[in-house]
Amino acid sequence: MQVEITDVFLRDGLQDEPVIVSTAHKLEIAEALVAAGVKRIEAASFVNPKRVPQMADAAEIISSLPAVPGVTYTSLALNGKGIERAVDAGATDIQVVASASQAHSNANAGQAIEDALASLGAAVSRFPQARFFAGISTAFTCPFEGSIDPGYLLRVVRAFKDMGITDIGLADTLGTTPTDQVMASLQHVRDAEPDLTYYLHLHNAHGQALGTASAAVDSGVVRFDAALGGYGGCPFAPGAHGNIATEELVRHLHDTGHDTGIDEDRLADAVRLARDVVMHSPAAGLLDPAR
Ligand SMILES: CC(C)(COP(=O)([O-])OP(=O)([O-])OC[C@H]1O[C@@H](n2cnc3c(N)ncnc32)[C@H](O)[C@@H]1OP(=O)([O-])[O-])[C@@H](O)C(=O)NCCC(=O)NCCSC(=O)C[C@@](C)(O)CC(=O)[O-]
Repeated sequence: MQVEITDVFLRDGLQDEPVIVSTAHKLEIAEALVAAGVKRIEAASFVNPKRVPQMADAAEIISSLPAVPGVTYTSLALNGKGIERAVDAGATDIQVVASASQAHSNANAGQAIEDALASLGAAVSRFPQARFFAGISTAFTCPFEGSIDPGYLLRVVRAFKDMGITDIGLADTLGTTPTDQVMASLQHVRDAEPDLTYYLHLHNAHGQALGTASAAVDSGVVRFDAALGGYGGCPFAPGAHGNIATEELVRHLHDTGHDTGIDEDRLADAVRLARDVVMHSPAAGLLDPAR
């Protein structure tokens, strides 16, 4: 089966590292990903730079990325202002994100789920020229509320559907949700909204993300987020662990007979570059827990 991977190192991978990676280094990593055959790259998020200084250069990144046929660069936004900034910078593919848990929405987006969705919905309708897709944080487990009722998840799925969005990513923000629970919640929303396309964004606290990805592929999921080197984590979800590593997911998919279009050797070059850049970038001074 052909499986598509969105590498999210430049966004999710860097947002929780205590370093500021230069715009030039980010662009170099994007180039290395393209050279490896990665076709979707989440390059930046348009959030409040006072809260996430690692993403302060989002507009510069999006406007500087080289156009490559067949390659899509995606951006992330959590509110209407984020969408506006992304569109102004020239973003064409924007992931809008909301949480399935109220406590995580308050911590992450600074507002209740309903308010975050209203802000996103109003902006989505203003920019028909952009392609929107949606991510749902804490889709299965929340650091503050524990297990998420699939009914709550479905409400957020439907709110995005009402905005006209048909691609929905379900995120295991902490990376602790057992495979069976991920699959049960996925099935719940699929049964209720079978015409939407679902993808998974897996973190990997317990080493079970590859098993979950396998079960999901077997059930027909053909798109995953992953990050070079397994970096990543939401700074506003205490305990969030790194993403499933792109190189491990690609190897696993190839070993199990699937195709990703990604060259493992060239990908290893990108992983080395990412590690090097994280290790040698200046400290961000982000140790203030109140941010
Ligand atoms: C959501 C916001 C932006 C709301 O932002 P806010 O600060 O809560 O909003 P506000 O309306 O109270 O405004 C306060 C100030 O922020 C400004 N502001 C307001 N919005 C923006 C914006 N978009 N871009 C730039 N500036 C903005 C606004 O203009 C104002 O500026 P001031 O008047 O003080 O000078 C904020 O709370 C924030 O930046 N949160 C950080 C969230 C974040 O980046 N989380 C990590 C990404 S999501 C994630 O990792 C999960 C995911 C996707 O990977 C899946 C998973 O694993 O769960």
